Amino acid sequence: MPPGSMAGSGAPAAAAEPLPRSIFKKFLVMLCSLLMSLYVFYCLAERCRALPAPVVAEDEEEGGGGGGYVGGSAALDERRKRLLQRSRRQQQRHEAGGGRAAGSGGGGALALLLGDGCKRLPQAVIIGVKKGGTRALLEFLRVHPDVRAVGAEPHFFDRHYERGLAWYRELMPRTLDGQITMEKTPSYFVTKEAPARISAMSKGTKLIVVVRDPVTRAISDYTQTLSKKPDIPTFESLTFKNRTTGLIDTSWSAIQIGIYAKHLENWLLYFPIGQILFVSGERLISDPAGELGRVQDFLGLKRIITDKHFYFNKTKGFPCLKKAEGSSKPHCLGKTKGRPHPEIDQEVVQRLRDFYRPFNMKFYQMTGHDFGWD
Ligand SMILES: Nc1ncnc2c1ncn2[C@@H]1O[C@H](COP(=O)(O)OS(=O)(=O)O)[C@@H](OP(=O)(O)O)[C@H]1O
Repeated sequence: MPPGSMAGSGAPAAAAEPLPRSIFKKFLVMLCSLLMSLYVFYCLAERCRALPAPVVAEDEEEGGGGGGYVGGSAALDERRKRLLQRSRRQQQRHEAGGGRAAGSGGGGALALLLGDGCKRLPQAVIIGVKKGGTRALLEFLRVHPDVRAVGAEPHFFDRHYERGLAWYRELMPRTLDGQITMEKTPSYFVTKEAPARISAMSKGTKLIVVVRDPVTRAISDYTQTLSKKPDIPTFESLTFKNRTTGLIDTSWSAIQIGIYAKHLENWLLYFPIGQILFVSGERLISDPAGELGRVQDFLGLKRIITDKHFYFNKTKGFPCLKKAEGSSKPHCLGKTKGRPHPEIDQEVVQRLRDFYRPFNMKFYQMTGHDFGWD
């Protein structure tokens, strides 16, 4: 019995009284903080809650490879499941001390509490070029745990701008803190209004352009149109305004898109050149891991996608993924990617090479990169 205690003074009940009261106080404090935390989580979740209604986005062809975004509840559940699985994997990696805390950085538990992250406007956009290899780049990038991308092409900055940013954001996949939201729409590169519009969304948006020899690109473009409309005139006849004079028809979009220097000038009015990464479409085929290394650096991502992720599929004649995002199976792009081109008259090909040469030179100069097309 400690000296000075009240024992024997006829007040034992009073001595015992403060104990339950302090427990009660502690309980009250704990309850309050629990309620406060729940409120904070609720607010955060509310912040991410879906904005106006949605949406079926478009893609280049045949579903585009990579799951077009269709806002059904089954699809949503599937995405949630995948995101949470990924979040748990990231958490495990983080706990094992393996490199940078991927995206959620110890946020797996938070992600679980929050449901599944937020829909955010893209921080990086693949803006072009049509038939450059944009689908391959996006599919490869999606392997990275810190990249989440819309499967379909949203065409927001060219066709659907009047629908507003809330509509656009609703198309995006949910991301955890630290993950990058991306989309690809190759027609942005040649859309006059696109640079101002993307800059208005965020001046800091990182832009990626996959470029390919403009002559091969034009033939690839023509091959795509031919597959949909087999009755169109020959490539040779569409190339020229006047075959005898050899005057090239620059109003034909297949030709027009390849004048990269001209389109780039438009972008440089709104973005510094350092904010645009130029990916070689040719190297994306011959050395996908090398190009992906550059892209990951540009996006500030850890170099997770390496040689180990690719194999060369002899039947397809292209590099394919050993494991696609969210799957354990090998994955090549669909049959509309990497299809055979029709034979084109070599004289016409040479005439086109001569036509593009000065524009290519200008483009090399502007980007500080010789793509080796000439
Ligand atoms: N790994 C891999 N697999 C298949 N195809 C590949 C790959 N890497 C790049 N490419 C080239 O991508 C070309 C299609 O480019 P895009 O995806 O930008 O086309 S589109 O604008 O979205 O329609 C496509 O053009 P074509 O060969 O003319 O079909 C391919 O050459």
